[in-house]
Amino acid sequence: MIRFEKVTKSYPGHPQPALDQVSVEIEKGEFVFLVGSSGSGKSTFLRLVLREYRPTSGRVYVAGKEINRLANWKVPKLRRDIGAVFQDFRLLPNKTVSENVAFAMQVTGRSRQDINKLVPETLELVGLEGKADRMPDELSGGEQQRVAVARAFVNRPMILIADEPTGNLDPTTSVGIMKLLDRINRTGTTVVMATHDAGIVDQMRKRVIELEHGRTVRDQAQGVYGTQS
Ligand SMILES: Nc1ncnc2c1ncn2[C@@H]1O[C@H](COP(=O)(O)OP(=O)(O)OP(=O)(O)O)[C@@H](O)[C@H]1O
Repeated sequence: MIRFEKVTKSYPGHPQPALDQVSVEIEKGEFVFLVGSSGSGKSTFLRLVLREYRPTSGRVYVAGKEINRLANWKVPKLRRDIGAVFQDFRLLPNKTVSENVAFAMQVTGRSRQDINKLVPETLELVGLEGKADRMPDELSGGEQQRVAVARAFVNRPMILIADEPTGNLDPTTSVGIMKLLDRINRTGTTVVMATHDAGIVDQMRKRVIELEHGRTVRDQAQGVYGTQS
């Protein structure tokens, strides 16, 4: 589903590449944690999957297509197939919960009928039935992140990218979000999540890919956050 072939990404003005010759393959339906200290290249990895950046060298494939070679007009379709959730939720502050979720469908040109059916269904899936008409600032952090997950999942993407989705949440709320991501993964969606949350990684026992200075230093099935010393 996602394949990196010797991917290097350098940012202008930085001699050290953010990703350095990374080769990784993630199969359809996998759940993968990306771990590594701050600056190790996790967000860069995720942004390359979204084609927010292009690799300096090497190739990134998503669903069999080399996305660097994708025509610009095909990029919106790629992004439709990939849902994304971030640490800071990124909701539209002056739209209600259901409008935030509906918006992700409107921009992809979905019919009013589909929107009317799928938005409430997805809000129920994330446990927000009854909060459809609230504004984001009337919700707790955990609820806001649930809205963001609903928005990322409402188009039923092949891949869900999550960049520190529990970074702003307390441990109990984080567990709730993880249960949700696990449920989404069980529907067949490939999930790739960057995190610093050792407790969650150790509890979930999924594949763990560790980056250090832009290189993969560990790729472990049913892994833990850090190698025991
Ligand atoms: N837009 C950018 N321009 C220049 N340098 C960048 C940019 N984004 C990231 N970098 C650099 O690339 C390296 C990798 O950063 P990246 O954000 O991918 O790491 P990360 O593992 O996600 O870190 P964190 O855990 O702090 O989010 C860092 O040295 C960072 O300073």
